[in-house]
Amino acid sequence: MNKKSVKDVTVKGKRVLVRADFNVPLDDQGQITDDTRIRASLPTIEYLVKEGARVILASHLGRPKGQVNAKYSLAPVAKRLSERLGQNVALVQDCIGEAAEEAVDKLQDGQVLLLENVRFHKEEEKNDPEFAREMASLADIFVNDAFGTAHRAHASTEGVTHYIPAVAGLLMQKEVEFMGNALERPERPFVAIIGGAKVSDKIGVIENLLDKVNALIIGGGMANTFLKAQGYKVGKSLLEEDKLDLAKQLIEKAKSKGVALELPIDVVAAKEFAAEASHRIAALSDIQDDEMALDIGPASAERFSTIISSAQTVVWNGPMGVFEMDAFARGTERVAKAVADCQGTTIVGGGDSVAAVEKTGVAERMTHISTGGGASLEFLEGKVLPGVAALQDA
Ligand SMILES: Nc1ncnc2c1ncn2[C@@H]1O[C@H](COP(=O)(O)OP(=O)(O)O)[C@@H](O)[C@H]1O
Ligand SMILES: O=C(OP(=O)(O)O)[C@H](O)COP(=O)(O)O
Repeated sequence: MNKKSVKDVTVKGKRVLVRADFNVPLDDQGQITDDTRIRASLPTIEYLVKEGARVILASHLGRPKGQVNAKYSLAPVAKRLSERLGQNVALVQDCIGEAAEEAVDKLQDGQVLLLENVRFHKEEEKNDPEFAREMASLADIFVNDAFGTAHRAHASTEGVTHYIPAVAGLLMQKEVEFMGNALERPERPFVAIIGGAKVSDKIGVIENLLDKVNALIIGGGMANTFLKAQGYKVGKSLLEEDKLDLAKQLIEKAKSKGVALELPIDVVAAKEFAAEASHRIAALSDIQDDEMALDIGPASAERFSTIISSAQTVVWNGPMGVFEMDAFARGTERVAKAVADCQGTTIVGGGDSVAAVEKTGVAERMTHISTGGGASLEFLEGKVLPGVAALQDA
């Protein structure tokens, strides 16, 4: 990574503002249902504690739209952090102002506190300079470890970097290095697997990847638009009519670049979009007008698995079917297992793909699972992430 990291600066006795992404899912009772993002932030926090820094954590949670709202309090996160770190992490009622200043003044070397949700202020998402300056004034150094929010130019991700030295945290560094190396210096064959619902969501990703990969596997709902573009009938399947020409162009671009564009060769078809819907395996030429393709078929899953098994680098974003329903989860599961079995570097990004990998029980066997959905997508599109760009160059 061409940015300074937390290990490149002296932090002992310093007040260090760490922007983490503690935007974790909560249930109706306010209980954390998945603390992956909290666990992923521990290496940076533990490093700072060990080095004797005074650690001030900041994050958003949900989208409270600039209003204080108890539903989006970081209190459950403070509790979970205290348990995971084995030391008390006090929650400060506001991320700027007197309460925050007093709490920071009392902070001893090696202690950690958490500021309340930065999105309780509307200035956060507006990247308001005065608000950013106030937050930055709490600290001597800024560490951005919030990869999941690095695609947002907000006050706590970008604004604060204008006032105090800003470096990358260890999670940020790991995310950017894994994905950056995969895209810029991949071991080959380099295979990308793109799935999910809509072509329109991932056009940028497909276009960027076509310049880099040896094979591009397309599954999920978005494959239908490509199949239709090739002349197949896709019945009632999810389809983006207005993207048919684009799909044709992408197929041509793949050809001219010598990239193997792999589409499903069979599907699991049903008449209803429902968990209990009766379903059957259908050849591409046999999808009926009243049917919809809700998963890739077994022959596709095997073909995709064979391609994945010979890869040295795999990047995966988006499920192969409606994996939330068991009847249409087989294709995604088979691909997840193939990626897990692959001997090369394997990287999974995107909320639903990560959920699918967890559900299949193979998460531990991936080289890297990104903590960022939108952020990893923008990274794959080749966009510059403002939260990264703003950090000091190495
Ligand atoms: N054939 C299909 N028809 C309709 N929806 C699909 C199909 N295949 C996958 N999906 C849906 O796509 C959604 C995930 O897409 P997306 O948000 O792009 O993935 P990710 O979060 O991994 O980036 C899932 O909810 C899944 O049910
Ligand atoms: O969860 C997040 O995004 P993600 O679901 O795309 O990974 C980040 O915390 C960013 O949140 P936001 O999309 O409300 O800015």
